Amino acid sequence: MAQYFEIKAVNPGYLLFYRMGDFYELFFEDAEVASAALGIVLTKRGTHLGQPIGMCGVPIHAANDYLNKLIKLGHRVAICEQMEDPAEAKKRGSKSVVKRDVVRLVTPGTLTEDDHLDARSSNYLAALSMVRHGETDFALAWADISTGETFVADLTAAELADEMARIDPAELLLTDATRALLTERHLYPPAWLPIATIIETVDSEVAMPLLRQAFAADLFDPTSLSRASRAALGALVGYVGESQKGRRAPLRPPVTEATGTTMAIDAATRSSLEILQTQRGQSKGSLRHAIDLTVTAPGARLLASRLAAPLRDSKAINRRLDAVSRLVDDTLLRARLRTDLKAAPDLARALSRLALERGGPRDLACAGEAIAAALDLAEQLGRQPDLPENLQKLTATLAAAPRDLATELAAALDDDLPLLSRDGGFVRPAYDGRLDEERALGSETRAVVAALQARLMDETDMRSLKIKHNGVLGFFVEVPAAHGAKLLEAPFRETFIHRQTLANCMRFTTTELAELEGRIAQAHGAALDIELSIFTRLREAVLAQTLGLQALADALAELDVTAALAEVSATRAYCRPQVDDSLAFAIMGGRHPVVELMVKTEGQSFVANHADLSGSEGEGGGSLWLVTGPNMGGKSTFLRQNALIAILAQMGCYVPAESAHIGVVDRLFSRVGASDDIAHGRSTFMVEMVETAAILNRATRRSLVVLDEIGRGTATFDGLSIAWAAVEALHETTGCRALFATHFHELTSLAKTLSRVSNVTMKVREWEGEVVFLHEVGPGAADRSYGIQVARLAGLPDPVIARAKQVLDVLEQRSVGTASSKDKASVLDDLPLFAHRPAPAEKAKDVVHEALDTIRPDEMTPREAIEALYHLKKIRDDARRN
Ligand SMILES: Nc1ncnc2c1ncn2[C@@H]1O[C@H](COP(=O)(O)OP(=O)(O)OP(=O)(O)O)[C@@H](O)[C@H]1O
Repeated sequence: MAQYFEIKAVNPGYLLFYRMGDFYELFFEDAEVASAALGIVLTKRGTHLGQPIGMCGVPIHAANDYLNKLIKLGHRVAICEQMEDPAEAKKRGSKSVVKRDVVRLVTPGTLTEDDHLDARSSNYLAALSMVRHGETDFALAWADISTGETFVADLTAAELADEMARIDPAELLLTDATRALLTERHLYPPAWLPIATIIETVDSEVAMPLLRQAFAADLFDPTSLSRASRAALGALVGYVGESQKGRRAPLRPPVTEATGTTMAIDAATRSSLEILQTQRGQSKGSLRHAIDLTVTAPGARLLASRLAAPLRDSKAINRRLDAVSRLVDDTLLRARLRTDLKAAPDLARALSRLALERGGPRDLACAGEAIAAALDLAEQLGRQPDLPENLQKLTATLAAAPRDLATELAAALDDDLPLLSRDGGFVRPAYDGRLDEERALGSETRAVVAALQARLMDETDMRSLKIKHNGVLGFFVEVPAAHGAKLLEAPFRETFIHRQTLANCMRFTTTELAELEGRIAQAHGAALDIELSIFTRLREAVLAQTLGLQALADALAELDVTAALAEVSATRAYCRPQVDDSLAFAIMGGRHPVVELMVKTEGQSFVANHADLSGSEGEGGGSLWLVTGPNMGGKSTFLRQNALIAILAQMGCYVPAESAHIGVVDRLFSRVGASDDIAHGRSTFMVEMVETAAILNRATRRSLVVLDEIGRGTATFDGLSIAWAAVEALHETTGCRALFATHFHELTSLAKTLSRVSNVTMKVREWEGEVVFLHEVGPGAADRSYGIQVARLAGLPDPVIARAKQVLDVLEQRSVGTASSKDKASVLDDLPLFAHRPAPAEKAKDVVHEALDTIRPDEMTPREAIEALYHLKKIRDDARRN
């Protein structure tokens, strides 16, 4: 156990997968944790300090699945391999221990295998640094080591949370000091807890040699970065190097992200707009799910990162729109490109695996296929006249794909490829003369075995004699038990050497068979050696072109995204938005990209609505629309659709509208409903106020603000006053473009005093006492709330509805002109009592219990668990509210 303790001591915080023969074994506490997490048997083996040692194991062939499960549950694993053949160790003495060492640390941010990764999502590892010199500067570095993409950005404390929400890393490295400071300043959100890995140092001086080693000097100069950025990047590179134990991850020269190039969208806005996932954490129902028509996994990853970071530079946005527009107009070209793109595999991830010595023959083939696809696509595009700038650049990158390498790979690799190079069988016949010779020898010996079997049959006069092979005995002669005795006697016993007696048969070997065995093994070994050397040569040839191939992978992903956005735009009647640097926001006939699809599947049509929040510097900024209307009338949908249209336009996509003119939005804020923040002990109202404060403090004239029912979480007059003051501040101080939905009808009088405030309402019609939602936005303010009608639709028991109507009638009739609560109280005192007891209400569905039934605590990661808790609380709150 001494070796185990030594290795365990240098890898604290990791479950140690300790290789013993065909198993990875876990001991002590690790065994208890893993057996509980994986549902495998916990056994005992020997004792330590008088106590039995707990042990559990996973077989090598299934280790990946178990590893995957552990990582998903938030554990970190150190893989410890045998570094020599046990036979070698025996040579040093019968008691000597096989050499072992940790070859890799597996953590959520350092995954490279396909089985562990979602093909259509990036998997970022991020490192945060903090430098103090009077001010506190922060920097964030992040990389996806499965593709090599690397980024770094200098940030202020206030920008940190937004940037983290955009990147959404699987793991965040930071020091304890940084964590403590951020916690103290309330800048450490609960979402970071499950992904944080505390590291000892993040230091710009320590970083320098690491950075020089990781990136080629001609491609990247670390001194060009700030101290904070160097420190963050150094910590990242150091952690990646440590986790890969000497193998060099193919990190690309870091892209320095200047803040201010992308639309700032904070975590609450991302969540409320359901950009990449719904508030319940699902992909279905999100904006990304609705518009992702990419045909490759790298395309899907790029689409997600573009959606997460719409641009601010109108020129860059229009260049993207030009490219999309070209493919919208040319249906045939778009269809052809999309068909060819389907043949392009995930090159970036294959390259990363090859560089980390985890790649196999299929990864090599992947490089060849990607090159071939790129050349086909370049040819298609090359024939087109008047390509816009972005498509021209893509075509040039695709056309530069190394054709020779693809030809070589296609010639060398067989059609049907094994996953691993280990056992050979992947080089195409006729590629290498020597390999063909060794293989022929192998198959010839099979013929020799057949001939030998025939001869031995004749010599022994036994028709049932067979030559067989198994892993234990190698080649052997097998005869039925009844004939075995004959071979044990003269003259046969000279030739046949007894090896085994089973119930039905006896097994023998002969000198000739042993020699033959040697020859076959030799031929197989020689063939395997040749195949492995071919693999190494091809791998080096591919890796020598890493930079060019990574650029090729980028170009393929970008073409996929461009064609996919064109497909969405063309098939769903989206229009090209006019994007410029004005303060316009005029959406004619706008639709919600996700709700529209949902409504359509239900066989209904979506009602398009206009929104015009345009303004100008001269007028004091953009306009603010106050949206009133009943619950279920479509307010939230209208609000969100305009925010989503801004995102789509600025990521370079057409938008669901008849026409759209958008002056670039620098920050987008959306608060549609708020939830409690249990981790910080803040109530719904407190969260709402903190978020409103963030908007009022951070929104600029260029921002787009979408607010739904601010102030609803408190007493009516308090809520109304806060909402009133917020509208005034947005109009007078910020001057941003804003949509403000409210149930406080009193607010609508602001339109009389504030020049850029307009009232709109969601239209409804009453028909035979029922309310019909038209989902149409029209000028004016709602005259009433239709709350009781909506309550009836929601299934409130009839007696309660009837009683509510009575109360409302009395209140409406008698309270005209009465403002004080004392008067209202006397009105209520006069209400007639129920003439009869209300019918017992149907037992209400207990939604919280139902949701609890669907939860499987043992299958959840800590992160999923905290999300589930939030979800439960939300259901409970919703249920109380309704
Ligand atoms: N423009 C539209 N066309 C067709 N259906 C719509 C439209 N807008 C909304 N709907 C439908 O109405 C439902 C309710 O809309 P929404 O949630 O926006 O209402 P709301 O006024 O915000 O209600 P609440 O105040 O209760 O949140 C949507 O789920 C959708 O099915």
